[in-house]
Amino acid sequence: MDKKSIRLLSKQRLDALAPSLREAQSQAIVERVRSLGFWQNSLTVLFYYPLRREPDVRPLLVWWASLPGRTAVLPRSSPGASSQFSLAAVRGLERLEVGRWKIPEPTPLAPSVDPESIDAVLVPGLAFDRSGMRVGRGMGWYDRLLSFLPPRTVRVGIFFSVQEWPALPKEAWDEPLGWIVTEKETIVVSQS
Ligand SMILES: Nc1nc2c(c(=O)[nH]1)N(C=O)[C@@H](CNc1ccc(C(=O)N[C@@H](CCC(=O)O)C(=O)O)cc1)CN2
Ligand SMILES: Nc1ncnc2c1ncn2[C@@H]1O[C@H](COP(=O)(O)OP(=O)(O)OP(=O)(O)O)[C@@H](O)[C@H]1O
Repeated sequence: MDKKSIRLLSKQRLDALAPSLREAQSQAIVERVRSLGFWQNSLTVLFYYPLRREPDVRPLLVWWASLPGRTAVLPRSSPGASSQFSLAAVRGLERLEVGRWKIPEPTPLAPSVDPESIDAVLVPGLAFDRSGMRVGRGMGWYDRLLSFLPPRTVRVGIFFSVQEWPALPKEAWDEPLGWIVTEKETIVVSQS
């Protein structure tokens, strides 16, 4: 199946989740991610600000930002091309401002963060498979972001289990995930 159909079907499955179920699954995902070992080896973690259909990882961001010596990071869009972005440290969910795509993001005053310093990244998407492949919103935005991070960065895909596909098409630029967390399970794709 082509990526466009995969995106469409995944969105339909997500929209079919009752809000209370989505909320419960989102909380289960958060607790599962929080229990993973990579946090112990991390100082700087890149989060995402959830869109409507994505697991709500905001509690993890707030938790991480509150820990001494740890840095929570969010992407910040640039005024230029839509593919342009920078990374910036945030102290929590306050003082974010709505940027491109109406997603809350760090203000221009938030300190920039070097991609090289990112120890782990939480990655959303529309579909995943067990080999660590994912399909996003078709902008190549996350593939590009992941290509800027060092190989050592732990890449954790965050998905509802209804987003699983048997095998997704793999393209040259696709950046595989090391871990996948759903409300049901934690999948280890590779030890990295
Ligand atoms: N959390 C998150 N941030 C991200 C991405 C993402 O997939 N997830 N992106 C990865 O590419 C980029 C933004 N890409 C986007 C592409 C499409 C829409 C969009 O269609 N928005 C709909 C509402 C969709 C929804 O809430 O589910 C709209 O504006 O109507 C939004 C962002 C950068 N930041
Ligand atoms: N590292 C990259 N640098 C530049 N362009 C890229 C990169 N990765 C992907 N692209 C371009 O982005 C477009 C969309 O790619 P693809 O369909 O794989 O996106 P996606 O996985 O759905 O989205 P995303 O990566 O945002 O989650 C492709 O046409 C591809 O050429």
